[in-house]
Amino acid sequence: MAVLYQLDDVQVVLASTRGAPPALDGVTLHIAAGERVALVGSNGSGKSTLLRVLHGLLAPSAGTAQRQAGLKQAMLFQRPVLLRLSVQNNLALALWLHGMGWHAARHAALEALAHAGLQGVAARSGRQLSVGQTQRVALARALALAPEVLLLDEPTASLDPHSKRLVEATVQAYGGTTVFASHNLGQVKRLATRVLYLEQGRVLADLPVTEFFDQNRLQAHSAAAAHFVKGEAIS
Ligand SMILES: Nc1ncnc2c1ncn2[C@@H]1O[C@H](COP(=O)(O)OP(=O)(O)OP(=O)(O)O)[C@@H](O)[C@H]1O
Repeated sequence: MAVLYQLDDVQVVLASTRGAPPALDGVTLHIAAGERVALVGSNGSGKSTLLRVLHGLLAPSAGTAQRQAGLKQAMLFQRPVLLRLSVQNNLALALWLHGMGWHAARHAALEALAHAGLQGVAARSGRQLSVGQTQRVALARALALAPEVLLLDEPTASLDPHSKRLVEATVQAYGGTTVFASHNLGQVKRLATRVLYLEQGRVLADLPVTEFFDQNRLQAHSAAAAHFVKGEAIS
């Protein structure tokens, strides 16, 4: 399998937290095409920071982060922002910014919305949607770019069970390489092939999903990760 990302001893010290522990500390890993990697860990453990390094939004303070040349990535942020345009034009703008002509972009935007079952909100303002709709539109916008890798930062946080299922189904249908942060271990079980457990910027466990959810195996790799899983409800 082609290696898409290679991180070696990555450290990230965020400018505004000098003196505080690094947001990432000695992270070494690679991610291959086709993997669906879940990032789990408590608030502030470094999940978002790792996603930003993968995406190229943050450069390591030390160590190296390499990405396959020309890799097409799309990221869904924790609280995605839509512009005060129609939903269709929000998607069209993203496509246009990636080089598509405006007319074709408007057409492709509508197709992407229809594909996600969102044609009903195409004409609505991007600022007048519910939280669940905003999240689904933002995901449709990311997927409209036909990325080779989808990076998701807690894609279903604060969504109701119905919206959560719709988002999960869309991610499953996408089927490409995916890296997602999640506090929902049930979701991790449903979507991931591999799980990384982070604590204070360090990766303490990096296991295939079946091993991660086998308490004995996990315990053997990392007592901290096993303790974390025990304390979280799986639903
Ligand atoms: N913009 C920022 N400026 C300064 N420090 C930050 C910033 N964003 C995050 N941090 C710090 O970096 C560390 C890692 O945060 P990060 O957001 O990556 O964690 P996380 O695992 O994604 O947390 P959560 O589950 O709450 O989203 C934390 O100590 C956090 O306080």
